[in-house]
Amino acid sequence: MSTIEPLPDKSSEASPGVPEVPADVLAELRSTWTPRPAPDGPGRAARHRLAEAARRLVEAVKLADAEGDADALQSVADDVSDLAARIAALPSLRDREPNLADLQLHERSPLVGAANPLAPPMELEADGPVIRAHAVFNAAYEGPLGRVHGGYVAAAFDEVMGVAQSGSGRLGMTAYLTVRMKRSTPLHERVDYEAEVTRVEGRKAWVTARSYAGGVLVADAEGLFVRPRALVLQDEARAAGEA
Ligand SMILES: CCCCCCCCCCCC(=O)SCCNC(=O)CCNC(=O)[C@H](O)C(C)(C)COP(=O)(O)OP(=O)(O)OC[C@H]1O[C@@H](n2cnc3c(N)ncnc32)[C@H](O)[C@@H]1OP(=O)(O)O
Repeated sequence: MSTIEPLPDKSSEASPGVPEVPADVLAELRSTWTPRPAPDGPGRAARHRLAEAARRLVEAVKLADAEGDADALQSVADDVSDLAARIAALPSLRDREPNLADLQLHERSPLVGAANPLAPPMELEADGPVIRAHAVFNAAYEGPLGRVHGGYVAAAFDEVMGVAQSGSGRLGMTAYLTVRMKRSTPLHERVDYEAEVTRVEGRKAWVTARSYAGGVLVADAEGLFVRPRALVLQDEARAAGEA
């Protein structure tokens, strides 16, 4: 059972300087991240299972003891090498155009992607203008002993804040991201995140976020997301066509 205290509910608080974005627009902008759909067929379900097995493999390799049985390590290295070759010989996404389901971030992202073994994976949830997320980082993410590497601390914020920028009514790219690591982020226990847009000016959206472990604030972040000029021109052309 989780010992995490519920995070404060801010979903009904309007922030000054942030436009009201209709719920259907928010849902559309967030659909590449959340909600995570059920696999659309047995192939995708098998791919998710493979990714989960690969996560366990990576953690087991990280923890394998160099002072243990060297012959056993050489033997499993041969097996894993054969396995990698078997997987590479299967039909590959390099060989066809990806479809919409392949392209979704909840499928392919290195933070939330069910099919990406690099992803813990984080779980995301939309709560009005606030994005909430949680993740458990295994031993593969270790930086300081027993603690999450700072680069992964920042990467997790980038993902959660990348979704939260939808609160501006459109999506952009991370222009800057500042993370204050107040305490180290623990491995092997649930870390909770919340993120929201605080200000919007034209194609720029400022987003803040916080992370908690055991209900205690461990880090917070501020970032600027900018919709690229080329996409703004496309938006304007589409809007002119619809007018
Ligand atoms: C898109 C769909 C995704 C949809 C999918 C989204 C996936 C999100 C995943 C998580 C997010 C990521 O990891 S995104 C990947 C990591 N980020 C990146 O690779 C971004 C690399 N940088 C860029 O591509 C570019 O620099 C942009 C897009 C950020 C801005 O380029 P631009 O469109 O030419 O805009 P530009 O004219 O330079 O600047 C516009 C305004 O923003 C300000 N500005 C620009 N950069 C900065 C900055 N670092 N710090 C302060 N301010 C800045 C300028 O001063 C200017 O203000 P003013 O003079 O108008 O006042």
